[in-house]
Amino acid sequence: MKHLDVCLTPDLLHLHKLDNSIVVVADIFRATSCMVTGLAYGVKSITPVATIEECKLLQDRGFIAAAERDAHKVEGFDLDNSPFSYMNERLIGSEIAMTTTNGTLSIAKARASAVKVMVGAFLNLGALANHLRSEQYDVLVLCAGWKGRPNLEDTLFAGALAEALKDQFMLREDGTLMAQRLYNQSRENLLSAVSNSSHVRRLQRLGISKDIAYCLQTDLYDVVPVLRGTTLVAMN
Ligand SMILES: O=C(O)[C@H](CS(=O)(=O)O)OP(=O)(O)O
Ligand SMILES: [Mg+2]
Repeated sequence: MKHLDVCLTPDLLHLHKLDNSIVVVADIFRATSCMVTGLAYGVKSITPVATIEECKLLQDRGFIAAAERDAHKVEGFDLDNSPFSYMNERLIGSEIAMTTTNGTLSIAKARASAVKVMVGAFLNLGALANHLRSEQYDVLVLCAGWKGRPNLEDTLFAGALAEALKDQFMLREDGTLMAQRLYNQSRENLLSAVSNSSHVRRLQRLGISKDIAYCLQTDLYDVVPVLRGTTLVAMN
């Protein structure tokens, strides 16, 4: 039987062997929710990069560039890290370069050793689960967390994916079981489950509460983003 493991923060990624694994990166607030939304709305590709300098280089080469640090858009760039910014007709068919505080850094780390890197969010949970059932590989859900710390929203997503795949994958590690139990205790009201989380408090302080409810919606899109080389595209 295939295995599904959960890595609660990228700082623990070195503990996982990835040579037979698809890594699913999850950054619910808000990077992977933006990626799923953008690709669902017709963005051609999203190139995630770890640093602002790399993002700037790609902007100079003609990419539309999204750069966020500490939840704010970085000056000089075109897009922020709100999923609503990616529902824009002018982005249809575009190539986006993106750097965010946690999410794109996690993708860069996963890229180094995974067989394949995919992107997950509540927004594409069902489509992603269906796709993973058809793959021959183990799955590692990499929670982007916040600056090396685990967070509630990404752990809840990991639990939701584990719950969806529990009949096809062996859930063998305590971190996975913790995420699954947390999700099952919270699934009736995810919004209330994250209400006192650090990121929700941070986004509320900044007046961007509508992103919170949006990112917690399940199965809005059936797009499955996969990294091809350095670039995320919708799998078809
Ligand atoms: O923009 C976001 O929501 C976060 C910023 S932070 O967690 O407040 O620093 O970035 P992300 O990379 O999407 O976690
Ligand atoms: Mg985050």
